[in-house]
Amino acid sequence: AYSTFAGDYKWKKHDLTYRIENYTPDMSEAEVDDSIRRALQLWADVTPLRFTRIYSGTADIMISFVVGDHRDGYPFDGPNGFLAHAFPPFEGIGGDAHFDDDETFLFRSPQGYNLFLVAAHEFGHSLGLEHSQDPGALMYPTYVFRDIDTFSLPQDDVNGIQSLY
Ligand SMILES: CNC(=O)[C@@H](NC(=O)[C@H](CC(C)C)CN(O)C=O)C(C)(C)C
Ligand SMILES: [Zn+2]
Ligand SMILES: [Zn+2]
Repeated sequence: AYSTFAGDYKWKKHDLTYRIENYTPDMSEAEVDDSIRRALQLWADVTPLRFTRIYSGTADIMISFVVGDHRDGYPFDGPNGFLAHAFPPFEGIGGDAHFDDDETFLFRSPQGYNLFLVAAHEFGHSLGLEHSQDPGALMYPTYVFRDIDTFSLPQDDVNGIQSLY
């Protein structure tokens, strides 16, 4: 039930870079770093894709926490509502993921929104996946809290990403 972006957006290389441009005050920097790393690793585990973190310059996947209108045509909406968004693989802003910092992102608590789960969904978009109709899929359009200790990439998402890479 997965779907990919029309025009089959996908990265033409398997070694991708990412950069965490800023942090949310909700969590420690180490918890943000770990959440992002594990969210990317979910996808790397089932594809030939590899992710390398860089600390300056322009990465394929630029990650930032922003609020309201942040000048990309897709302003955020305050607490709740849209939690984040990401652009499919194309030059420039393609691949980039923006997190709405009017949300409370947390590391492990079922309160707030789990950054690892939100980021894993966003990176699906960054790699070329659109939304899935499968309610159990990570790429389902609505946030669902799942036990992150037992969470593994749902089969629909594996099928989707492996249809691209
Ligand atoms: C709690 N709020 C929601 O569930 C909202 N959904 C989201 O914020 C999506 C991200 C989640 C799935 C991490 C937006 N998206 O698709 C980004 O790529 C609404 C369903 C309210 C739009
Ligand atoms: Zn944005
Ligand atoms: Zn989405």
